[in-house]
Amino acid sequence: MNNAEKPRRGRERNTATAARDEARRGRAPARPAPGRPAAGPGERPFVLAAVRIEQVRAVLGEVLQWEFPADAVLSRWLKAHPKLGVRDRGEVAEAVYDVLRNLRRYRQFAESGAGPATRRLAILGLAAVMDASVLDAGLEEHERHWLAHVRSLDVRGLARAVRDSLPDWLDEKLSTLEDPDALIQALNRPAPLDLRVNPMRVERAEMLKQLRSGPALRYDPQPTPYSPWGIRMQGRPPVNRWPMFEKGEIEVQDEGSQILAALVAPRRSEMIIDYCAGAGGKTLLIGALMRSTGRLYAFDVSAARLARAKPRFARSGLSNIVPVVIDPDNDQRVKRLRGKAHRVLVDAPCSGLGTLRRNPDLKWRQHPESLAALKETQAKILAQAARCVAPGGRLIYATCSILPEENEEQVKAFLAENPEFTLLDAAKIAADRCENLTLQGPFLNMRPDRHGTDGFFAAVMERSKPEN
Ligand SMILES: C[S@@+](CC[C@H](N)C(=O)[O-])C[C@H]1O[C@@H](n2cnc3c(N)ncnc32)[C@H](O)[C@@H]1O
Repeated sequence: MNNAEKPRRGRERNTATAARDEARRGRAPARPAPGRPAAGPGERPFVLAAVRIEQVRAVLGEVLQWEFPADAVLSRWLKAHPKLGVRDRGEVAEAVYDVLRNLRRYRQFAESGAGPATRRLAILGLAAVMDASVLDAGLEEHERHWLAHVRSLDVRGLARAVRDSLPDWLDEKLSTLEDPDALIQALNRPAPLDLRVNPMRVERAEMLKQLRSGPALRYDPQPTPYSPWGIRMQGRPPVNRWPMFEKGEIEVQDEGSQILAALVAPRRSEMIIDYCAGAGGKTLLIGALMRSTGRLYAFDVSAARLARAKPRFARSGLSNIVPVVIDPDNDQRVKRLRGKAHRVLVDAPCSGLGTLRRNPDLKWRQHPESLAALKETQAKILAQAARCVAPGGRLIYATCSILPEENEEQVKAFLAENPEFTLLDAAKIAADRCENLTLQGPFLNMRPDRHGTDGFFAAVMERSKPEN
């Protein structure tokens, strides 16, 4: 499961009460909510926006150290503030993510003004998610003037890397792709939440009916355009507290990810390896498409990630999955499976730049050096995984990156060194299951501006059978 697929937790709680609790802990100037006793002598009045600015500033202070992924920092902070209500949590998270999306431009704006720059970043993030008049109440006079000035600026004249907030190296790389402006803008917009039904347990039409007849209706559940198993929801539904989630009938999974599993085109009773299974997002759909028959190895070098997959495997009811922690070099199990698998999926560790809608911090956490290291790892995993493919079997290489150097270029280099593999038309294979999906091929390239999914890449290669 990538970060994008993680449902966010939240607790129903009254906004003013939760914010007041925060204020009581000394995190912000406090005044009781309406209807409560007035502020005592020497106390500053409670203002929700003032509390919120300090909350967002505190989270940003940690996120912008870049030591940990933003979602990890945020979920830790939210856990440390269990009394915050759903709306409060949503506002803090959305403001932090808005700052990460627009960081370069906001930093330029924050250069003017007085006081700590992180506070001004927090104000800009909140200006994007809060009603202007509510936010205004939490601002100092000089901040009010500064924000009005920032709001009056015309950003159209700014260089794209500043306007759309990209590091220069990434702006340069993206400018070589088709329609870079449309792609960059789409990557900078928040994504909806995609669910996937477990085809072993329930039909999509039936699940849509259930969702539309309960409290989930407010998230406007709609079928995804390409994946036959997907349901798209608006907003941040608390999916992991729904009974259908607990019963293993639905999972959170971007539509692009669902299509990748379709590309594996697994069949009953086959032996399949998900070589980089992580928290099992794709394993689950592949296992269900095998109708829980055959054997599906879920490999990963990270025991922690595979451990996160286990409860998902248990919920799904699948009995054909065999999770295995492998050694990145010389693993004996991998050796024993040499030439045996009908399908091997390599969902390779990558820059994740196709998922910027959900993980905007990646554009600041990745850099050319990390990319170079990833490319080496990808080539190494591809070569190792390829050895497990049986003659006539298929190797599927996938990333959630949009950079050709992690994608097409890796595949071309692999094919040049491994002439026993030939490239199949991924677009055609995907269209077998996803009938509305018309792509050019032979590679599968999904983009947020064209398909409404995260950016995904995949290639399907077949190993030739020895001639008799
Ligand atoms: C993109 S993530 C996989 C996501 C997963 N397939 C899903 O759908 O949720 C890449 C995974 O590759 C794993 N990995 C890194 N190096 C590896 C290696 N040498 N062999 C196998 N897996 C590796 C990482 O631990 C990580 O879980």
